[in-house]
Amino acid sequence: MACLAYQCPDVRVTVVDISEARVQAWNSDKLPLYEPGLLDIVKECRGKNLFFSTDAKTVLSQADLIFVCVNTPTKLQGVGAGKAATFGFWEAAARLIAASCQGCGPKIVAEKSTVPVKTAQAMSRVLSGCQDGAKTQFEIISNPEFMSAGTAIQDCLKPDRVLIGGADTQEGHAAVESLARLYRRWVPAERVLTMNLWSTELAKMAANAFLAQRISSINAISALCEETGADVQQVSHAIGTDSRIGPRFLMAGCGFGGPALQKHVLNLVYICESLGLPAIAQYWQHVVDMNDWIKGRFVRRVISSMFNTIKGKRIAVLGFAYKAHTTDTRDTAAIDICRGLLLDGAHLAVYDPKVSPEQIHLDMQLPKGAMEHPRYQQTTVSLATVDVARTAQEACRGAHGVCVLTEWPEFRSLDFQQIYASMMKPAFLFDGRNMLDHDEMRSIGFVVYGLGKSLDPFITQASGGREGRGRGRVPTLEEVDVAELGGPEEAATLRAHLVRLSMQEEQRGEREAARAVAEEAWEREHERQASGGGAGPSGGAAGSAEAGAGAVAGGGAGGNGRGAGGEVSGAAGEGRAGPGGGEGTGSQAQGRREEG
Ligand SMILES: NC(=O)C1=CN([C@@H]2O[C@H](COP(=O)(O)OP(=O)(O)OC[C@H]3O[C@@H](n4cnc5c(N)ncnc54)[C@H](O)[C@@H]3O)[C@@H](O)[C@H]2O)C=CC1
Ligand SMILES: O=C(O)[C@H]1O[C@H](OP(=O)(O)OP(=O)(O)OC[C@H]2O[C@@H](n3ccc(=O)[nH]c3=O)[C@H](O)[C@@H]2O)[C@H](O)[C@@H](O)[C@@H]1O
Repeated sequence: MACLAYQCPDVRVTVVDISEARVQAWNSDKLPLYEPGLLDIVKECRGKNLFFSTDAKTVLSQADLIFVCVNTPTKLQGVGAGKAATFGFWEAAARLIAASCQGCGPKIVAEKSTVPVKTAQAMSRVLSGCQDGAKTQFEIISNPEFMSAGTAIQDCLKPDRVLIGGADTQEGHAAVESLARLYRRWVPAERVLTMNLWSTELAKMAANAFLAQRISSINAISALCEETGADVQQVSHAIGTDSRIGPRFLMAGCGFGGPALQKHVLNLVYICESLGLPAIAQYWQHVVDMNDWIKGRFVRRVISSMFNTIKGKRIAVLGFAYKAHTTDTRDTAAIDICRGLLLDGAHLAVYDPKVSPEQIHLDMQLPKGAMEHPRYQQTTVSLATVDVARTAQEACRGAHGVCVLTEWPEFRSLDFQQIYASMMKPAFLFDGRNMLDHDEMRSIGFVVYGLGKSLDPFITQASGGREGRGRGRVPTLEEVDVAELGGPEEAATLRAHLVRLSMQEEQRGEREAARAVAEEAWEREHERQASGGGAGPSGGAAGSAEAGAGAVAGGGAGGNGRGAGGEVSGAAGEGRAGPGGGEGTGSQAQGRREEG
């Protein structure tokens, strides 16, 4: 909405949110979320043609075009739990629009939120069904958003494409065209695509599913690389130079996260199940399963490399956000990986340049994926062994190993010499994003694990072989080739460590038990899948909506795209802390709060 206001100074854009705190933050210099460049744009337009308000009735009744950008989180219980989208916010938004616009002139309502195909139909029914006085004519169109966190401003100012879908009627075409005209002011005409409503709704979800599928595919190849000596970055480069495939979204990593990819693949799975397409549902489910597997594999690699026990060992975690340049931690791979390490008894020291300590503690406290994965709710971890550090150096001090989980650029310029010197030896480095110079790290003295790269001989030996063969065995003193350590001092440290280990024989049972719990947690889902478990299908795709609370985002785009100042309003939000928000657990409420 800020970019719309920025590009169309004659259009009045008002963002309506039911959260007073958020509106206050939007009206201050401390925005409720961190997004590079956003504060500048907001400051440029705020008070001129960009406003933030909680007065839904006034704003919505005056708007010509209303964007609905409320959160659409995954259902936590009931039919479709863990997969279907919750419609509480949506329905509440629709009801708010209907109530606020009673007896007004015709209005265009544009879906901006990512919604299951056929949602416009449900929206239309709510809007027309709950006005008891003079009826307002609403034309529903779909205009999904494709921006990514961290690059949102650029994505909005220079989008690959804009999609607008509408009903195949004269009114539908006119509504689509009025919004298209607005976009064409800054987006080249050939990039403004218009089509039917259902294609637009489905295209958004399918686009995210394809992105997730690419990542899972390259992650699957990364495991094969480790087993064969191929290098995943070279393979990905080779694949990406094929113009039919293209280079983007082929970065292997320790799992994709964020508020969108997994959620939308699971929404798709649910829709397919609901429509009686189990083979298609299974196909997409595998994309998420592979993502879970790759996170579990990373944890197992850490454990097996460190002599099959991390109990009581300090492990530094660099990066907690689901990607760089955001404070968002929703579904971040870091949560699952940290939980895996904690379940095996590690002591974690987490550092993220932008995510607050409160948020990290909240995320770790939540039963795993309570927001999006009810299936893991049984697993709990103790927070007593999670420290949040103020700097990367602090996190690494005294650590046995470092895991890089988010590709924050600042990690590249850390003083790894100093970090190495401050760590226990042998010092392990697990690069879950392949962002560091591994040769340089090895020359400093680290034992390095790069995802999808040839394994360090040290790691191969420590884990008793590659993952597929002999994983889970503690090496004997004789089996560890100390020459690989790079010097007699480190060899002596390792020797002492292994001697200590062998003296702790009585604790072996406890270690085994901890490992079994971890293994069980990571593999439970796969077993469930194999035995045909999972939420049963039911209901129609869009019809699976759940009633509840909601939010509206209104946006009246200026004068139906004819230029002179219309009014727009809009809200934004995703399943967290939505005031009035049925299932948007408060636990994630702070997720994206940061200074702009
Ligand atoms: N954030 C992103 O990068 C993208 C988000 N989307 C989609 O946009 C939608 C919103 O996402 P976010 O902005 O991330 O969510 P968010 O959770 O950050 O913001 C949602 C806002 O809606 C407000 N809200 C809820 N019910 C309301 C009501 N009845 N009236 C007024 N306000 C209400 C909440 O208070 C909250 O501030 C989702 O469907 C998401 O999938 C799509 C593409 C990119
Ligand atoms: O619907 C949405 O909300 C948005 O979802 C994604 O955007 P986002 O989730 O913000 O971030 P991505 O850049 O897609 O990254 C998602 C995850 O995939 C991981 N990733 C990405 C790319 C890659 O090559 N490898 C990889 O592991 C990232 O680290 C991150 O954890 C889509 O890219 C946007 O187009 C879409 O608008």
